[in-house]
Amino acid sequence: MTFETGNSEAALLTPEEMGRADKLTIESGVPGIVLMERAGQAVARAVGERVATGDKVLFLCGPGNNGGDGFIAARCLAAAGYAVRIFVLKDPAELKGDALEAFERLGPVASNQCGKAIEGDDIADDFISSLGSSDLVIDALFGAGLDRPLAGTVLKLVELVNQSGVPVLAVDLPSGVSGASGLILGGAIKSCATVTFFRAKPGHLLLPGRELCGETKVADIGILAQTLEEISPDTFRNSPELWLGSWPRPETSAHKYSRGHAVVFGGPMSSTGAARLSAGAALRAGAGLVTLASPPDAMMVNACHLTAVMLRKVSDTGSITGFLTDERLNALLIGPGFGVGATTRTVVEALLAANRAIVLDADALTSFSEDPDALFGMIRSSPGPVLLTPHEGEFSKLFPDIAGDKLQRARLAAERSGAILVLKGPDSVIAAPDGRAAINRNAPPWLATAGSGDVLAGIAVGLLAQGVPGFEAGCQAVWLHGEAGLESGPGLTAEDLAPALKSVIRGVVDKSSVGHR
Ligand SMILES: NC(=O)C1=CN([C@@H]2O[C@H](COP(=O)(O)OP(=O)(O)OC[C@H]3O[C@@H](n4cnc5c(N)ncnc54)[C@H](OP(=O)(O)O)[C@@H]3O)[C@@H](O)[C@H]2O)[C@@H](O)CC1
Ligand SMILES: Nc1ncnc2c1ncn2[C@@H]1O[C@H](COP(=O)(O)OP(=O)(O)O)[C@@H](O)[C@H]1O
Ligand SMILES: [K+]
Repeated sequence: MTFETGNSEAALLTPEEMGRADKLTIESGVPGIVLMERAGQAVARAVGERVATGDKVLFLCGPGNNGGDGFIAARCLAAAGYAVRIFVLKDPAELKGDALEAFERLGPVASNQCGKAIEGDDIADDFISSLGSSDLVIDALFGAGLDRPLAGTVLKLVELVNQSGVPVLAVDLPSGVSGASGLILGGAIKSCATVTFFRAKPGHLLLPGRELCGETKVADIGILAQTLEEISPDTFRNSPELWLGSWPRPETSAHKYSRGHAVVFGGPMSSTGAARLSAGAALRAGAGLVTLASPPDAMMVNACHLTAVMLRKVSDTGSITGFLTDERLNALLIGPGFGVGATTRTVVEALLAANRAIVLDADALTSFSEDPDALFGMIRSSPGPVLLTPHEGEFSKLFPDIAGDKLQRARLAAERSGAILVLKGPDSVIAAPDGRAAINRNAPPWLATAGSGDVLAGIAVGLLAQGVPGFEAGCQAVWLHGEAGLESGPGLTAEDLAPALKSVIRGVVDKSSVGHR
């Protein structure tokens, strides 16, 4: 089982899993209409935080339960004195179940303030004129039940709302965004805020969906956290709740060797900076010792730039193997600035045979573009955890035939390679071969700068050196990297990240209530 109760807060539910949570709750004795009432009331509260009594709120209600949530919210807001207009997609006579019940609960509001959004194949004139004078639009068209791309007049309706410039609050998901993948099906509403229920969905975190959600709020509608034990979700928001239990806490009696010794393999004289960035980050991430293993020609330049990071000359694969007879060297990183080619492949093979925790990044990945299966075979026979940290370009070279959304691709690649896969980008996904995956959302765009990935790989190897398990090390590294980016702020260069880690790590230590003083 991959789900642990401690992960409950960080769990993300696919629309299908959310449907199961609803069903289990209903079976336990809470009627669906009660859940819908709570959902609709949460939407009404969110509206109340954005516009004032008397303001014009236009509801767009679809044919399913997403529309039902809209009817409930409209009723609450009309009663509170908002100027509510409701536009339905389908004839209310065709509504069913809880959505029909919610419509009936509108009472006189239904006859006085309700109209059709679409007449025949055209958008209704009444809708167009109401839209122009609205203060807020509530998108209750489609949520979890979206099962095909928006098309035809519905798509035109969505485009009209987007072009209107009127702010939109989405119920559950902006209509057109897939909750499972964050992909846009045909077209989608762009909202400034989204209210979802019980737990967020992957589509709230993955691009492009994330950009269309605006500020996402998760409302409690009375579904119990225990429900998750039965559903056993394996997708998570990458946040401390997910991995605080694996945070490396040095014992009071710790010494530098008990905190692990990471080795970063550096490249030739002309490209030494990348490995130094990694090594500095590994040390900052808490490894007790970090050694930069340098080819002979780069010794002088590395020596000129290193202080706390140690330096070791390694001339060839033989001397690397000899160096690794020291069992204390427990986590290795190769790739940043190392160079692409046959030598790299040979060294990677030697490292994977050495039974250590390993991060393979950049050139170590690209060197296997012609024969990725050879790499995956070696990874499978390496007993230590292996992390692969490709950006999209490196990923497509290693896994040219893997298609789908980012979550699916990372999962498939982890399964195929036998490694923990960190598929980088604004919405990095960390996936394990056992099916667990975490989606990261704290990384600011100014992390897209030369050397930033080298720092990430360095943080990861520093955490592995301290004994953090592979999946958690990947998640922690990506999160710390994102926070360090936020902490450094716009204008950062990769050199700023390791120093910024200091206060970020302090925050995590405080959270984990270790209270080292
Ligand atoms: N269950 C509960 O207790 C709770 C559920 N909750 C709420 O329920 C929502 C899920 O409700 P849902 O399952 O009814 O799906 P929903 O998103 O309304 O859409 C389905 C309808 O859309 C249609 N349709 C789909 N795609 C389309 C397209 N491209 N273009 C056009 N039409 C399309 C499809 O029509 P059909 O395929 O029949 O033509 C179907 O009728 C969830 O997001 C949350 O807000 C909350 O109240 C909490 C409690
Ligand atoms: N738009 C973005 N928003 C947030 N983070 C980003 C963005 N683009 C890239 N990153 C992050 O910056 C890092 C860049 O890594 P990489 O592409 O390997 O760069 P380099 O090779 O120059 O070090 C990754 O951690 C990635 O997730
Ligand atoms: K919606």
